[in-house]
Amino acid sequence: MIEARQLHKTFGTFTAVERLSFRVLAGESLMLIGPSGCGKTTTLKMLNGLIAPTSGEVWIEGQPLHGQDMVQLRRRMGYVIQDIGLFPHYSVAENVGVVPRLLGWPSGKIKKRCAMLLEQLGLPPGAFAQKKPHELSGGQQQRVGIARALAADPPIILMDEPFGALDPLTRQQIRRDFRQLEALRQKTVVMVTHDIEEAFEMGTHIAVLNQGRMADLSAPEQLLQGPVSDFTAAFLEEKAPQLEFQALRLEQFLSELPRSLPGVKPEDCLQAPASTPLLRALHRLAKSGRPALCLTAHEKRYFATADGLLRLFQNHLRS
Ligand SMILES: Nc1ncnc2c1ncn2[C@@H]1O[C@H](COP(=O)(O)OP(=O)(O)OP(=O)(O)O)[C@@H](O)[C@H]1O
Repeated sequence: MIEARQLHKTFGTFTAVERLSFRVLAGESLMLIGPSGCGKTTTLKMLNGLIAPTSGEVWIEGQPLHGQDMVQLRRRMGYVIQDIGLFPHYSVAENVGVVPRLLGWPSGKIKKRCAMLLEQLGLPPGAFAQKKPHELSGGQQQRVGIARALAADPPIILMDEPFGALDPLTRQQIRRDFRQLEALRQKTVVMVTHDIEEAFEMGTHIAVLNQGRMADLSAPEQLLQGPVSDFTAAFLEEKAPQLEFQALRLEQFLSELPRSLPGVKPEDCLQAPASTPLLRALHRLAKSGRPALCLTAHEKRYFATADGLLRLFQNHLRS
């Protein structure tokens, strides 16, 4: 879907991006991470033609980006940036409809698409469609920005710190809504983020940039398990244990969980899906005051006490 071939960008004598090559296949989400100034935004802007590479090429859906008509390109790529850039005098609906209008969609179709996206993003159109951006909270404005990027149903979404301006709670909530968004399924995403946790939560692949060069590019689990460059190891070091724990899910440990517990009835337990992360399961169980949690997988019932979950962590660490 997207291919960067030896992308290179210099500003004067300074090299911001150095011979970067990568591919993003349809439906994948590539997260660009790395220290400030390593070339993430410059790379993203080269993917949508906002910055012309000094050398190298970008190919989109099998065609070179260079020389393509920008309106055609906008049809295929949605772009979300941190400071959103909503038009202040336009209503929410008008802001969301910008690209479809540019593409000449009939007004009835624009209205329908806009209402559907606002609804999915938790902004009921009856209450929000006619509001102006200044009447919205930061998180609501961000959602409108996302709706706008998705409006023309582009196969590719590029995002630069899309949740960067939000407080941690709102950020987490939007992220969760975002991942569950029906309109986003099947999209190919490239996203710049400072937040390593966010990258691991949202990415099918993670590219670590160091001074304009690719330090590593692989799936999140592989980055944690290594081998990786010394730079990536140092960059992830502080967060690695936490990321690793967050990646562990109950379903990975079914063979180690008891099928029954003496004196504990399933109805007294906290119910949890097998996909629950181990860390969250432990947290929820401790807060619930219940004796154990109970889950069903492959039509079998399993139990886990807080002690049992802790033991799973310990065993995992030892192994
Ligand atoms: N128009 C420009 N002219 C000169 N230098 C630039 C220009 N744009 C970016 N740079 C430089 O290129 C380097 C990469 O910038 P870029 O914005 O891509 O970094 P980044 O990884 O996105 O950083 P951050 O995480 O801080 O946003 C930086 O050193 C920056 O100062």
